[in-house]
Amino acid sequence: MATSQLAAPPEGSDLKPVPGAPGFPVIGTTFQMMRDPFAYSRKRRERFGTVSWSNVLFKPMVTLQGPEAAETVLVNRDKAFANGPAWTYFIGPFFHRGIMLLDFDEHLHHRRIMQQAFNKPRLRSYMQAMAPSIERGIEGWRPRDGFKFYDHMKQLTLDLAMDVFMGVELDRREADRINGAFIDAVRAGTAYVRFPVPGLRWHKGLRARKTLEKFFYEHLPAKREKGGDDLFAALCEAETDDGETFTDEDVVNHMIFVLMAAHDTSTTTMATMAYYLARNPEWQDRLREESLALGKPVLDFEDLEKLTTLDLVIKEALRLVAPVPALPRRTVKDTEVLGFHIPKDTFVFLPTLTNHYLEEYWPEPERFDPGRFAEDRREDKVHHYAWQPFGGGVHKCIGLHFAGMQIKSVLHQVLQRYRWSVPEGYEWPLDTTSLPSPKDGLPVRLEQI
Ligand code: HEM
Repeated sequence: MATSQLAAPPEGSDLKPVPGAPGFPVIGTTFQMMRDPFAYSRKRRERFGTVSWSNVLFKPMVTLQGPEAAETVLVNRDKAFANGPAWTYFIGPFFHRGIMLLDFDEHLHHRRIMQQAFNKPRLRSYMQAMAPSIERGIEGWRPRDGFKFYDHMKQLTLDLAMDVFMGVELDRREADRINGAFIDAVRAGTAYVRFPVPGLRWHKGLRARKTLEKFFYEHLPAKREKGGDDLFAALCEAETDDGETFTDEDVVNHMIFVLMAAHDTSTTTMATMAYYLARNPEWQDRLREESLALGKPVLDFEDLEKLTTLDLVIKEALRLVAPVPALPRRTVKDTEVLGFHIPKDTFVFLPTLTNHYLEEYWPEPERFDPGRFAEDRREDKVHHYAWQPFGGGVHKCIGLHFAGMQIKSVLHQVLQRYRWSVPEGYEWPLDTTSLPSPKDGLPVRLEQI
């Protein structure tokens, strides 16, 4: 297919037009991109360079590969890139008015309030609340061949979310109902059929949103009245020094969004760690020794900095499988990236997943090598935006410390109780049509220690 330009640069400017090709009629390059994002990115780079366009999910979209473009977009110096009109296209009906979908002054207002729910004292109490739930959750695991690690991690993070975020105990049926609603809401974002047809993803997503709203509105009055140590109470109580607070509607919208933001991302990270630790038992042993050397079955807030090898493995897992594989934005004015003209109202996206495999920045990118983050190597320092699993700029993940805390707390306990392995040569079938997850649930041989 011939190369075509996205739009002609303004006359007299020395900007270049974005090169690309629309792809197949109607669907563009959507399938290629979702099926194998790695091959797709490589091919586009070889053919067009780091900035190119094609039709994805029925819209022309510009792919901006590499850390330099990521820096321009995320720093967003001239406020040309907006989150709301981009994310809304994918997940708007399901995560309506979540903080990530707000922009500029309004976003700042909400972010300042939300920050109160993620300060140190709050994090400390979330961590305390988490420990017994983790213990309960993993105690119930039954060692066997074919133990589906991903599925169990998903269940565990949801149960933790219910305890730590909601501060309510749900029976299994209710917890499963809410879990199901989250899964449907998340999957709806990348539906090919983007209008409600009963039985298909979009329709299920809309139904899920209603279920979640009803659930949170029902629990809200008690939460406002009684308070608590959970995130739900923290959002109800959050107040800035200037007296800004959230309305009931804000609390519900943010709860739905934050639960989603926290749930699949942490699950994917822990599953990625489990996968690579199963294939690299020497690293699994090192982590187990580190945890045992601490001499505590359960991690305290003060211990977080002490598990330095675990830190390296978390970072490498986040590099190998970025749980948020791409960050979309939409331009609200004409702008430029790396000398290319991007007109107003254009979708752009930063492919974090594949950026983390760029050979110019990451030697042997396919290799699991946590040591690349060690002080004497620090390969991530090659560019400030080379390693960006949590994004950057004003929308940078507000839950990144929470995530580290949760992942460390879980792995610390799991490592001391269990050993796991996969058959020689096993490679997990990673599904990249939505947030990355293993199609087979990651079956491992789980043994009690
Ligand atoms: C390993 C786990 C996680 C990863 C990889 C991750 C990744 C990200 C990324 C890439 C963004 C930026 C999106 C953008 O710029 O468009 C983001 C935003 C966000 N994350 Fe996380 N996240 C994780 C865990 C969490 C957790 C545990 C929470 C909450 C407890 C959380 C809450 C949020 C929120 C509220 C935002 C929106 C921030 C804003 O727009 O101001 N995330 N996350």
